[in-house]
Amino acid sequence: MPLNSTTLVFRAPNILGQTRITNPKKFPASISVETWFPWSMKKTHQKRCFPIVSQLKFDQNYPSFSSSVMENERNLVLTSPGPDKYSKELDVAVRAVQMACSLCQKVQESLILKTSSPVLSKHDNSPVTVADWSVQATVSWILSESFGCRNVSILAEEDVQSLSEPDSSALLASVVKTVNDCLAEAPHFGLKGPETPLGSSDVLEAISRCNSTGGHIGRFWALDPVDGTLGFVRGDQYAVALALIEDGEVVLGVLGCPNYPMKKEWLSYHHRYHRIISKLTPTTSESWDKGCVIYARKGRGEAWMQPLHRKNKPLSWPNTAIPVRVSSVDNPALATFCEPVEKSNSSHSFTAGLAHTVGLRKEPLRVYSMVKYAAIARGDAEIYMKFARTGYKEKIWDHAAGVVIIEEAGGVVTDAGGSRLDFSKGMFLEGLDRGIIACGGAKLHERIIGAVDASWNSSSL
Ligand SMILES: Nc1ncnc2c1ncn2[C@@H]1O[C@H](COP(=O)(O)O)[C@@H](OP(=O)(O)O)[C@H]1O
Repeated sequence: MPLNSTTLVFRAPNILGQTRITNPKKFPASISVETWFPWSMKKTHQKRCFPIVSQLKFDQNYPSFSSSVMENERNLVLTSPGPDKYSKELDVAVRAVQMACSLCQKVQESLILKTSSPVLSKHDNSPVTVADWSVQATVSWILSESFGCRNVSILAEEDVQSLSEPDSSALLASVVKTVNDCLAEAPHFGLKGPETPLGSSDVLEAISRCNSTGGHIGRFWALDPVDGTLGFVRGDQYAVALALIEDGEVVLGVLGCPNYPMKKEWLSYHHRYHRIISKLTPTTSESWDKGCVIYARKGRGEAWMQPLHRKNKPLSWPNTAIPVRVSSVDNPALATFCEPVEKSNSSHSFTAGLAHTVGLRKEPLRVYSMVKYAAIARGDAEIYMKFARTGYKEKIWDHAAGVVIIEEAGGVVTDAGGSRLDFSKGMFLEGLDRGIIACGGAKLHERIIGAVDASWNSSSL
């Protein structure tokens, strides 16, 4: 269907309800969108005008992008409304996450080739690598430089304890080198790097500065430098997650997914297959063949995706971004649900029972890390379920960025009791009812929430 003023088709599926164009004739170069949020069970009319970019322009900008996400959504591409609140924060956060992804790719490659970077164990036996500390130091340094040390408060996963021990000098040296190598690339990402390389004490300080305790008042960043470290060390999926939380609400989220494949079907392929394919098809500048950064600001009703930045040209912002939307599939038989790879992180038997009750027919898509949130936001899967063992306390940095991105892409995220996740109580998601459920649409979400109690009573979780 050609795109002109009389045949406009706006296909923004499911922004937590219905979206429709009002008065298309009134705005020849833009459209007004009215959205009903069933969320609050009342009609909240959000009227926004979006300038329209033609299909032709999109194709010129992204000739190599053929993800199914966009194949269904390419009738109309919306550009972001002008700058507003949190635009500087978003700009810096996306650039910082792009840099972090580049850092992680190098460390992951060295892990796979076994050229360096040992995998260590934390006190809870979870793995940690040079990448975790290096990303935390890099992002902390960039945020502090961009907004001023005193204005930046960060709550992040890693501490400096094991790095500061007397026998950790080689590890610390490796982190310092990785951070400096990364910061030396800052100008390629449109950021200023340090005038002289950071010393060990600067790096340790940048990591330990991330000691915010969060809470319901004021503003802080939540950072998971490498989410899904197990996937990372296995050469598989992982994510860099950065969110800004203000007065207990997530106002901005950025998710870097360096191994997210171009075709959604490839998400379920073994990571060794991806490596063979990427060797056969060398990456070109800013191609979309693998890896993306997805981001959203609260209340905008839109989420965006950029390809991973390659260093041979400066990061152009925000022109390389395209919008992402959740899937419009609401038939359980056609829906794909994702869950953690590790049974110890989420009960596969419980989700299997739930899936059966709800009528989900497809095999679960097991993916490491917050890439699962990205998959829902991109419309590559419809449902994400996580049911951790009783007693496990979910950390806010494992969810904040993903939640705001899914919500703004038109989806819904709650705990298993149907309540919104509470990011205002410190580092943990306090009061979480059993598990986490994220869906592309409200209808699927309601069905799953409705089935949880029955499944719960008949399970031994
Ligand atoms: N026993 C457990 N139950 C549930 N989640 C756990 C867990 N142990 C660790 N996790 C969290 O699950 C994340 C990995 O997610 P997934 O299982 O979806 O790949 C880990 O992130 P890190 O790797 O950043 O520590 C960690 O935060």
